[in-house]
Amino acid sequence: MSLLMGIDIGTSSVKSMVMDTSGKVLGFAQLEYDIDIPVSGYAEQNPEQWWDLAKRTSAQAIINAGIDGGSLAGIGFSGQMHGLVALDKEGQVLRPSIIWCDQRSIPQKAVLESAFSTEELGNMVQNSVSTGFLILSLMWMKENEPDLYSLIDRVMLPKDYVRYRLTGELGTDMTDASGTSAYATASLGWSEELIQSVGIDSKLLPLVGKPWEIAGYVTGQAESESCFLAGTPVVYGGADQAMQAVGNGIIEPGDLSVTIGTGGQLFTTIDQPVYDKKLRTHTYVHAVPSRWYLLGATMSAGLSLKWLASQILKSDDYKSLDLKAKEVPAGSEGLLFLPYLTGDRTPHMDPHASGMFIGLKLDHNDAHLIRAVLEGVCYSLRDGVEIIRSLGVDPGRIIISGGGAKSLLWSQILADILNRDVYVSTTEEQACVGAAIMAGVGVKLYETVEQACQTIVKLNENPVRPNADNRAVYDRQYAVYSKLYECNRELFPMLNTNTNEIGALK
Ligand SMILES: Nc1ncnc2c1ncn2[C@@H]1O[C@H](COP(=O)(O)OP(=O)(O)O)[C@@H](O)[C@H]1O
Ligand SMILES: O=C(CO)[C@@H](O)[C@H](O)COP(=O)(O)O
Repeated sequence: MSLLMGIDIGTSSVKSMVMDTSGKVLGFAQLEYDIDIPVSGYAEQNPEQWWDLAKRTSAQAIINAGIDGGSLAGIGFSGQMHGLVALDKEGQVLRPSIIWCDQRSIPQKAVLESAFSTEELGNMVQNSVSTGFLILSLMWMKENEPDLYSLIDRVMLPKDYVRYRLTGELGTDMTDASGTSAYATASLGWSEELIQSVGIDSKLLPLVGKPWEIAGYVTGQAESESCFLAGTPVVYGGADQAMQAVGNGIIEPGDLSVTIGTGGQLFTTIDQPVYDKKLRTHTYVHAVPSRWYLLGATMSAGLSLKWLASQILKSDDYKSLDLKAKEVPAGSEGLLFLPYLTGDRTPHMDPHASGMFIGLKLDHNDAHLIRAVLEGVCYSLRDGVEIIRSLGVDPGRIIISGGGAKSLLWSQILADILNRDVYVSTTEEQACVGAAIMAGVGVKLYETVEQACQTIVKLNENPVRPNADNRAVYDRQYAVYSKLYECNRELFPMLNTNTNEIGALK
């Protein structure tokens, strides 16, 4: 049978999906995990746990599909972006992965930003340098863990490690390479200039393949540990944002994908590597030839709700949180939330920024807090939409996905705050679908990514429409929200206890 497997190494969970070439999902499994925070401001995960959960979820997806590993024509990956996995020359992991929402590399960000102006960074890599991005985490290791750093043979991104365990082949792909801040996104190559300027040996960086290219084949060793058959082709796969977009059919300029996962992202395809000259959004390589994408990144989207639910309300029942939030009118009766729990990327690119509730009153209760979090995330996404528009890109349809899209209320709030129709794909778990499509193109079950998307992706043609009654209140609240960062910018670093010690105020 010509079946495909897509595996997504997310920040909150690993998901595996078995799909046929028409896009029908035959089996799916998901296992969750947490972010380790050994020191405030740090964010780490254990690559061995990704591998373990990839094996377990893929085995379960195969059982759910009622097939065996031999039915798989190919395997593809999607993965959380930006993080650092460092291996020694025996292929052993040297330390836990420093993932995308880690803020320890504030001093290294400052070093790079004093070496290069915004304009120079734009010319070299078309992007800002952000904490939690591979090159800064590597600089941090060099400075703070020199013994471990000296043992590094190769670095890679999170999903690449799981693919390495499956195939024994080292490498990354161009969609993920472009999210390291060390890759010249426009000209498609590692930026020797940037890498050498910070004293990193460019031999540590991996070879870069195309997302749909076969990177290797399942090894005998991997077969003995997993449900896969030795010899099954494995493609490089890509960054979760690119895979999610493919799964949503967003491969040509026009539509805007909004993901509310752990992070929140705006994604729109471009056919030239244009970038915001202030570097408030990212310009990365898409998983389609000669295409790039603009990305607006909210660091804590689903993560803000997860934080409120687990740390404050002691609940993990998102449905009942939704019901509660519905008790409160649009605008949360004056309560605003700034979702900068792990700093901010779009629009402020400031790792010192932190979260806030503002406007608290005696009559506010847990329902107000929940609704304010849902709204705050959407105001942050609106910030990104405004920048994308300012670059002359006028988004067509808006398509929502990610865990947050399971909440109709959250989709409605997004439609209201953007004042736009919001479409939902009829497919769920689009990042897995995108990864499976890459595998299908790699093993020639599809001619192109475009052909696969035409076959598979269908949108629900009944969008969530903005509620005109909420427009005025959301515009008013957004006007206040937009001022909160600037009014508090200088105060944030004084409150960050750990980033204070390791950061710019040191
Ligand atoms: N039913 C739901 N209602 C609202 N939000 C949800 C729901 N289910 C999940 N979420 C949100 O989605 C987030 C996980 O999104 P997901 O896209 O699965 O994560 P990942 O970042 O691992 O890809 C959770 O942190 C949570 O905030
Ligand atoms: O930081 C970004 C994009 O720039 C995120 O896309 C991460 O890659 C994590 O994504 P999720 O796990 O939230 O889907």
